[in-house]
Amino acid sequence: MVKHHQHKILDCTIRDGGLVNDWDFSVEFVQDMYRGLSAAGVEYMEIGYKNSEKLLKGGASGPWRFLNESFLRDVITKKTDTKLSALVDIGRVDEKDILPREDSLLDLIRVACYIKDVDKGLELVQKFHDMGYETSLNIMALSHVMENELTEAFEEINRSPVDVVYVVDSYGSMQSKDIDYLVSKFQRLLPEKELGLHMHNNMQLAFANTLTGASKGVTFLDSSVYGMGRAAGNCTTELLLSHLKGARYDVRPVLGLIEKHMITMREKWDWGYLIPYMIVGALDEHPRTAMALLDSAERNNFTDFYDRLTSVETFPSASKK
Ligand SMILES: C[C@H](O)CC(=O)C(=O)O
Repeated sequence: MVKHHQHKILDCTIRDGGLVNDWDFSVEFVQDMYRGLSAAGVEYMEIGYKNSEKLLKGGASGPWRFLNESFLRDVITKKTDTKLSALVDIGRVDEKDILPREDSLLDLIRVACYIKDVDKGLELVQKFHDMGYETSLNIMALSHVMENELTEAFEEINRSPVDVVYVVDSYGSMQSKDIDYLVSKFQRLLPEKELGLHMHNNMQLAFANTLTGASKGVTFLDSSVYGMGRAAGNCTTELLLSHLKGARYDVRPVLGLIEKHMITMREKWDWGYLIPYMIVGALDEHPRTAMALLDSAERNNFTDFYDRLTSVETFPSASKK
């Protein structure tokens, strides 16, 4: 039985969903999202990435990829009890773009990194902490991390001021027993830190895995509305709101958001349970090959895709996202 009172839902539709549509969200949609999540009682909304346009090559992206404070103030004219967060990547953020918290609409800055870059991630955490922000460290691709790498990282994390440390299933390959094991390990070795979970839904397990962590006392639960997130997407916000209901949460405003905006979005953009994403999840691989397949004329050639991924030959094209 999940205890309800201690959880915080962090909705990352705009940030993770932006990886599906190059952050092509209208201002009206993002405003409705903030109003809807606030009415639903969601504690945090991740409104995008705060990476630097100068440091990132690539095509045109919507403004939610390179959040700018003055633009943000035009969008969010009235702050509610729902706090705002932004994600930054190592090497892609210009610290000069970050204002002190008292001058910002953001409350939480989350730093995403791979295990080899935990030291660099923690340097950023220290800076954002000193500027007054709540902070998290999101260690990506944990299913590929070795025990000894984690143990070394924990020593550094314990010395840092980071508030929340995330278990991130970037490849959507984890099962409940993996979450059970990792959460116990994080709790044992990071006793002073709050924990978070960010799950992907390749194996249709994102919700179940999130509940496994929640039942063990993980506080921060990531989700996205209608599951909109990279590739197979995330644990859905509407399921969490329904399951963790009680006085605080109301799923109805989120159903309204889906009805008004997201049925047509789902017809336009691919995310969620699609067979190529299931295959890469089952094989514990990055979704980039499945994303490339779905962008091609061979999008439904599942057996050929599976054969190529499981043969000794290397899979050819891979667009990085
Ligand atoms: C830091 C985020 O949790 C990154 C992400 O979405 C991932 O799956 O990795």
